[in-house]
Amino acid sequence: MVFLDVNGLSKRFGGIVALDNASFSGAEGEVHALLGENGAGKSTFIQILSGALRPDSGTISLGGAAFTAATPDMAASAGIAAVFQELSVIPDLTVEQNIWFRREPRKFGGMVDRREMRRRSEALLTAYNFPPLDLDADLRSLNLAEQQITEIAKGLSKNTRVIILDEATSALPATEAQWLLKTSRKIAEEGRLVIFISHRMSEVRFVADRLTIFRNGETVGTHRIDAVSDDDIVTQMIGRRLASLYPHRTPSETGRIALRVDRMHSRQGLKDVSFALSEGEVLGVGGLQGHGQRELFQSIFGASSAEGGVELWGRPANIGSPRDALTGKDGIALVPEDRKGQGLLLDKSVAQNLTLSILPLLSRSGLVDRTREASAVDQMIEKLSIKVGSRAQTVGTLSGGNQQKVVIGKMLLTGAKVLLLYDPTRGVDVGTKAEIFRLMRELAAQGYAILFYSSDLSELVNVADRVIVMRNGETVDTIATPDLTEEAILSAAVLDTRGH
Ligand SMILES: Nc1ncnc2c1ncn2[C@@H]1O[C@H](COP(=O)(O)OP(=O)(O)OP(=O)(O)O)[C@@H](O)[C@H]1O
Repeated sequence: MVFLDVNGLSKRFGGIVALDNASFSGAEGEVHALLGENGAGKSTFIQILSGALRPDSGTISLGGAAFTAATPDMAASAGIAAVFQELSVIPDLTVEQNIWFRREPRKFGGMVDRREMRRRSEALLTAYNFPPLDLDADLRSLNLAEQQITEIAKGLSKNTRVIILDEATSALPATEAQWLLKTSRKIAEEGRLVIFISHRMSEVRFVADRLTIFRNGETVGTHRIDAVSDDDIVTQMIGRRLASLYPHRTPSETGRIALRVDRMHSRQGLKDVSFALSEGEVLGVGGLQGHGQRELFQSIFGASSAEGGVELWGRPANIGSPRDALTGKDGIALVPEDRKGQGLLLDKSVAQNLTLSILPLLSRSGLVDRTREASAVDQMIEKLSIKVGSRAQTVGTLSGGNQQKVVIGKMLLTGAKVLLLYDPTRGVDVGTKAEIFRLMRELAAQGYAILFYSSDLSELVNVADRVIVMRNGETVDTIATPDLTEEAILSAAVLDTRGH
């Protein structure tokens, strides 16, 4: 039985066509995946459903009745809740205040009924078996995964019939992502419709009953999950066949040490981390999430303070800040965890963001050479197939995956030879993932040294030459090809392989 029926939906932003006569039809009791390349129109579609955007044309019917979501409140009262990829939680409020924002239970007289709010929070977290969440913590003190989990709790706290999860797993570590997949099934079994957006095919296979594919704002097709192969899905998404996701891995390390980290320790929990990354090598950083990987990347980059030695190309590096890291003689560049906080200036153009770190290189006598700037920008847009209307488009109006590509492009343009890639493919579509992995191996072959963290273990296993496994802020194991498997990383992450 069709519950949500959308027809002829179109939406333009100036000259950009985000949705072009798109259709979608979902039933209660199913998990329905929505797939498409970065910029295909998925987020625009769900923003329209959830009342955040108005379509130019098209009809939506819900439970057989015509429905117009003129505001988010109208969509919510009609029973639609969305968990957005770009988080909407409020940093100055606690986890609990965020979950019940503007819907706090009140006592007679209007005061917030804190007892009742706590009771409801605990009931919610228990009912869906949430990962541990400190209800009293301020949002700003949480990492991205914890913020994402709060956003999910907020979505589930509403009594809704349609729940939309827009890349909600992309910021989550493996265990929590698995939890969300199971929870999505449970929600569907409760008789609700879950619209599930993800760029990870394995998740879609696990969770979805059916899937709909968007390309360039149009609906390409809807299929039962068991009636379509991965190859066919990818082909329909990107409009061509993708030979393979992972590149051929030809070892290219020269043995010359590009980055040496010696007994790095910090208040944030790093404990004597030591390793060496060679020129031409892709070194993965694995382990369960939250075991110091993020702190390690931040500390090497000077964004977080730590004690211990860091050497670049055989010489002590004195990195006290990200500025030192980027502008030092031997630069280091970072793709950070939080593209909004650290990576991008959302109200500036694609061109300004891409060239921010390299303005001195593009300038002569203090003036930016616009022709060189434009050619550097165009080259990156092409190399990473960034979907933009023009170089002048504001980064904040790009789709999530295209924003991430700008972060990567910005890093590549710095000219740094030591690259710290923290989950670079987060939210990136399958075609571009393949491009990024190929690029990483090409850069390694050209003598770059790459430190690589991914929340997707299969990426580490298929792209890195070696993986250091972290546990409780320490490195507990190093696994190299051909022993490099997901199982090997996981067992090192949970068992103490050093026998104490
Ligand atoms: N406010 C806006 N102004 C201009 N263009 C916009 C705006 N919002 C979205 N777009 C454009 O509409 C297109 C569709 O974007 P949308 O966010 O819906 O894609 P998506 O399928 O969700 O992509 P992703 O997988 O990267 O999240 C993109 O080209 C995007 O740049």
